[in-house]
Amino acid sequence: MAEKVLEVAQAAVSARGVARLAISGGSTPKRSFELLADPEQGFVKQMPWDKIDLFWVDERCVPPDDKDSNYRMTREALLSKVPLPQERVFRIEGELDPEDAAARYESAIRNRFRLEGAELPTFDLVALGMGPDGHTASLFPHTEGLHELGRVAIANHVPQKETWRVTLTAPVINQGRQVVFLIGGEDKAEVLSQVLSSKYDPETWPSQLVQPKNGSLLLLLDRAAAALLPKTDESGEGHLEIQR
Ligand SMILES: O=C1O[C@H](COP(=O)(O)O)[C@@H](O)[C@H](O)[C@H]1O
Repeated sequence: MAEKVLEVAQAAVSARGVARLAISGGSTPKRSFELLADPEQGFVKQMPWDKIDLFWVDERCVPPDDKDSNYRMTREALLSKVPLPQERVFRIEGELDPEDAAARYESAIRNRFRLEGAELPTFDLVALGMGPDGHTASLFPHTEGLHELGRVAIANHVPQKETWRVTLTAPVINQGRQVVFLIGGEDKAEVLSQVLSSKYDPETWPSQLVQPKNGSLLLLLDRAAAALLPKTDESGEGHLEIQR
């Protein structure tokens, strides 16, 4: 994943002078962030930090210092260690009322991308995870947010978790140039197999909503997560790239 972030960032900066990345939280991407921040891996020197705008795909409705905050995980694993200018970090304010946080986040994105009217942003990279229930971003099964078509960011009530989340919407995810699922661990094997093989039913499997309009979709899987899939290579782990 760290390699993909570097590749996308460099290509976007060459093409447009800026790389706009939207990242996920949870536990899976933490290792990739640590690799990006590790001077011995070489990414710190190669990443065009001063030309990266960093956004989040979603956030839990907690303050930025809370142990569940996606921002906090990223700050600890990555942002505290790399020279990404603070003014280029666009966190979701999970400490606010969820509707206010979503409106402020949408407005920040609209301003930064200089969007007009109903235009949606095109992120260079949308890095997603997949929960064991098939959710991605904070688009959970049988929640209203699955149906949003017009807005960039929404507050999504998640009754099964008795909580609210703030999330980018499916149309924004699908507008991405490179959309990547990073999925690891044996607890993801069953859901991954269901998402890929079940008939289209995003109410049950929200991850099925992810179908980039013009961009590429890449699945980065470890061996445990890929265990129930037809083998994609001899090692049983690796890439499954769908070019569109
Ligand atoms: O709650 C969330 O879960 C998903 C999946 O997280 P993982 O730790 O199971 O990979 C994550 O993509 C999302 O950003 C996060 O808010």
